[in-house]
Amino acid sequence: MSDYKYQTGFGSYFSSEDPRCPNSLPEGQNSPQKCAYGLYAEQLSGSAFTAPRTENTKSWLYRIRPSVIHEPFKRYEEAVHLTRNWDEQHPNPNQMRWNPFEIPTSGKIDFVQGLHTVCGAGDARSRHGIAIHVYLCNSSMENKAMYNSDGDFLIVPQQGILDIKTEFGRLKIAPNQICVIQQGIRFSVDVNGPTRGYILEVYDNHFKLPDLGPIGANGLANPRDFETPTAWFEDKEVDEYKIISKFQGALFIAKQKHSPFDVVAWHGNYAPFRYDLSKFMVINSVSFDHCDPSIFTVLTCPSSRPGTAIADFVIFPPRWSVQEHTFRPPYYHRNCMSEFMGLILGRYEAKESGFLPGGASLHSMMTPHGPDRNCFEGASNAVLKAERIADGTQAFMFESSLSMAVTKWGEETCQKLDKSYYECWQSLQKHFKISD
Ligand SMILES: O=C(O)Cc1cc(O)ccc1O
Ligand SMILES: [Fe+2]
Repeated sequence: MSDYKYQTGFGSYFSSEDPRCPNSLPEGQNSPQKCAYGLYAEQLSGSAFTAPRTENTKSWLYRIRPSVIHEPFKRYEEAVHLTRNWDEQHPNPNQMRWNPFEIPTSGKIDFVQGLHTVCGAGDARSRHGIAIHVYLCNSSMENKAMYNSDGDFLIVPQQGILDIKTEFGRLKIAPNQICVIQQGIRFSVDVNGPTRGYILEVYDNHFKLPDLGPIGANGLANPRDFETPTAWFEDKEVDEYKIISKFQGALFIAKQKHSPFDVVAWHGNYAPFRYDLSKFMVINSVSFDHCDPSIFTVLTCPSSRPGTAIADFVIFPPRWSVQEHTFRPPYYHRNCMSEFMGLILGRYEAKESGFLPGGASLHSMMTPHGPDRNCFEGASNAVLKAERIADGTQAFMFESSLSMAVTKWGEETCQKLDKSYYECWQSLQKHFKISD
């Protein structure tokens, strides 16, 4: 796939000019009396002005028009399954598994219209919480851009390429790549056919790389593999350009007569990025026992409690499995965190069947889960040679310290909840014996 130009690094201080406008970035100051090329300067703040330097994020955008030129926001009614209402359903602690969510085949549905909320917790107004959505669409956003006033989006494509315009430039992601588009950043998604993926939305904080502790200075997702767009603008005037804002969980639309992708140059450390999951350097046990899945953390959105994430993005990448005298698949588990899983490609190691690409599972707080019967019997009796696991596979988990509610769409309307999921554990045998 032909691609765009990127700048590499995680959370770096970037500077970029569209090559059509050399010297468009002011030198030595942010707000010249008159900007080059007659541009307007606009700051986008990603943290409180006074946040400590390690947390302080902002960017300066030099653009054809300031963002403020738009008509008033009105309610936008076209994404009927996007919700912030966590009280639609009675709480349900059961193990949940969804068959692949259906991509619309009739009518034109774009990324915004195709947003469906599966579960979540918390409140965008108090800036604490998360939401997990899936996007199910088949058409590009035409003269339409979106931004999220509530928090950051981590987007995980499962089917179809997303060709995304942002105010910071263009980026493209295919399945097995991800991107993060932070609070406030306008973006527009072009697709090419049936398209599906998952979104983790966080309200509290931005995504960070996890600390590496004794792992050392290298490993897991390396900073140099994160890619941020380079400046690109369009000077486009139209009868109607729609700006969609997600604000306090609801969508709004404001009309304007020009493209918001008119940023000619920018500098700052608040910018979207993408990452290719195949670049993840996998660390795991080379002796015995099963490492906790935190060893596969790509990105984390920390809470103020040390080591306890609002949400971690964890993957289960292809790797060698070599542990001796060990039950190698994921262990049986009850967790004080919530585990939402999705499958991008292939098959997940703890489930022989039933968990399919484009589907999902949710194991809520303290709800028991683990390998199904076939997996348990197979792994308990397997000859423990060095083995490739999960080749051609990519499962992931959004693991959260919040207790999530499932929406009405997730539990009922989507009609994908697998009511027989619990059965995969019912035939687990009792093997207990005191003596032979
Ligand atoms: O399948 C799961 O439930 C996720 C998971 C994977 C793993 O390797 C260990 C624990 C765990 O919860
Ligand atoms: Fe688990």
